[in-house]
Formats: sequence, structure tokens, C-alpha cells
Amino acid sequence: MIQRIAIIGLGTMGPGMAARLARGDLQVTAYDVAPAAIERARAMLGTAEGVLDALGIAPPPAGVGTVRFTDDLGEAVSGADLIIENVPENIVVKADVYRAIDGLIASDTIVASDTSGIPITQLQAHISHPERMVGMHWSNPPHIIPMIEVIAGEKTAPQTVATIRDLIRSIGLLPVVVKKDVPGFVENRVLYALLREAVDLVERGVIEPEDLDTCVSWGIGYKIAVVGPMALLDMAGLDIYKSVSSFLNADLSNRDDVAPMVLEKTGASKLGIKSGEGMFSYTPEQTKALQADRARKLVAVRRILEGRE
Ligand SMILES: NC(=O)C1=CN([C@@H]2O[C@H](COP(=O)(O)OP(=O)(O)OC[C@H]3O[C@@H](n4cnc5c(N)ncnc54)[C@H](O)[C@@H]3O)[C@@H](O)[C@H]2O)C=CC1
Ligand SMILES: Cc1ncc(C=O)c(C(=O)O)c1O
Repeated sequence: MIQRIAIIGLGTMGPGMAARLARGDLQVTAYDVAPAAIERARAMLGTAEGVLDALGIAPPPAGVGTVRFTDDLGEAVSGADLIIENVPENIVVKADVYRAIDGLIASDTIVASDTSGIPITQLQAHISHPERMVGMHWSNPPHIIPMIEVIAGEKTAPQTVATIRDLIRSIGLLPVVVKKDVPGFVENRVLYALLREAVDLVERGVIEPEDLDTCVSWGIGYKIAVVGPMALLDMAGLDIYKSVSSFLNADLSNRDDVAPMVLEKTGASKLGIKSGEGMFSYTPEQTKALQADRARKLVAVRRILEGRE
């Protein structure tokens, strides 16, 4: 049974994840190699807890668990039943973490990666007892989005998958077990198909970035939150999909490298909200207001989708 969890890496994903797991009466230790990231995460915890309150996620009868921050890796993983690795999407960085914890943890401690899409089979080549490694892919913001993908690599034991699926379920979240260890799993394969086309349309001057967002959010996003893609095919009619896809599929972007617009912006350190500029520009005040507004709307939509309003 999982009771103690260590989160390694406290950037965009770590703090919300820590808050959500603690709300499930789990004891969380949170570690980052960068002291500044630990301080930022500590500050973000209270905000995430406020959002969880607004979502109406009541603590279990036993109460809310703890989140303890540490700058000592050994202390972070000591006695953990589960480690969630949350460091940058780079197999070298992730493998370094697995090597660093390998001698510090028991052979049956489960090691989960929040990788966005590196196959688990590749990751588990860098840890002893690969049967206890599993993909546990959260979606951003992790304290608000309830779905978590669970992915087995070639060497993952079925019991490891079952333990993580049951843990997710036990704290009121929605596990989806992905049946094959394909790059990007399912959520990001679908998202990146959409993003490839969206970036291509903006890059080719078909539409302005703001209008692209209006078109997708109101035309597709709002609807797809209620009617998933498979159900949407039935709502539209498979005959319509057959006719449109017979001429449209061949015209969609099939770019197999990173779009020049993205390379140009990342090369100029325009990374989005985290650097103040990306596709759009953000002052610190705008960022704060935007994040609060998005959290408020996501909470309201989720309550309605769950039939609680
Ligand atoms: N940003 C997103 O929307 C999502 C990201 N992910 C995945 O989650 C993982 C983390 O992503 P983010 O939080 O966005 O990254 P991030 O870049 O915001 O944060 C990564 C953190 O890891 C820390 N770190 C780097 N090396 C470390 C080490 N050796 N030991 C401990 N900490 C270390 C960094 O100091 C940083 O605070 C990635 O694999 C990413 O693909 C998954 C779902 C959504
Ligand atoms: C652009 C992008 N890439 C990866 C992920 C998750 O792995 C997300 C997300 O969760 O929102 C994303 O937006």
C-alpha cells in the first residue's frame, strides 16, 4: 500500500501534484536540485490548496497529508513507497536521477515517471529492478485535471500498473491505462497532432494566433470536453467523416521536425509564461491574473462536467 511519496523535480508540475496527493492523505516529500525551485514550489502550494478547496475536494476522514520540502535527495526518497520523477523531458537528465536514487531505495519501491512521452521501455533501461518502473503521466495543471495516464514498459510488472491505477482511483482521480508503450502515449499523441496543425496554420499566415485560439477553444475544445472524439464521430456521422477525411487528411500538416517558428522563439528564450513571452507576451501581473482566471474557469467547468452544479 502506498503511503509515502517522494516527488523529484518541482517545476511546472511538481507543486500541484504534491498538493493533490497530500489531499488524498498521502505523506509527500518534495525535492528539487535547485533551491529557487523549492522556494517557488513552497509558495505555490497554498495557491494549489485554495483551488482544491474551490473544487470541493474534501480531505479524507483521516485528514490532509503532509508536504515536506527538502534539498537532500537521500532524505527525500528515504522510506518512500513511490517516487514520482518529474525532471525535464530529457532522457539523460532522467537517467541520472534513476542512477542517483538506485542505491538509496528498496528494490520494490515503485518509480514512476511523469514523462510526457518518452517510452517507459527506454527509461527502465536505466534502473535496477525495471519491473517496478511505470509511466504516471499527469496533465497540467496537475491539481485540477483529474485524468492520469498509466503506462507499462516492456519490463513493468502488471502488479506495478495495478498499484498505481488503484492509488489514483483511491484518491478520487481518473486513471487511464494505456495498452501499448507508444511515444507520447495517448493524450500527447492527440494533443501534438492538434498543435502541429495549429502551429502550421499560424506559421503559414492562414490565421492570427488569437483567432486560432478562439476557433479551437469555442469550436472544438468546449464541445470535446462534453463529447469525446469517438462519440463526436457518431454525433457528426461517420459518412461525413469519411467524405471530409478523404480529401482533407492529405492536406494536413505532416511535418516530422520542429516548426521553424518554434525553433526561432525557443532560440530567443521566448518560452511562454515562464519567460514572459512566447506566442503572446505576459507581464508578471498579467500572468498572475491569467493563472487565477484560468483556475477559476477550469474549476467551474469541472464542477459542471461532474454534475455537481
Ligand atoms: N509542463 C507540462 O505541461 C507537463 C510536463 N510533463 C512532464 O513532466 C516533467 C517535468 O516537466 P515540468 O514540470 O514542466 O518541467 P520544469 O522544467 O518546469 O521543471 C523541472 C524541474 O526539475 C528540476 N530538476 C532538474 N534536474 C533535476 C535533478 N537532477 N534532480 C531534481 N530536480 C531536477 C529543475 O530544477 C526544475 O525545477 C517532464 O518530463 C515533462 O515532459 C508532464 C505533463 C505536463
Ligand atoms: C504542450 C504540452 N505538452 C505536454 C503536456 C503534457 O505532457 C501538456 C499538458 O499537459 O498540457 C502540454 O500542454
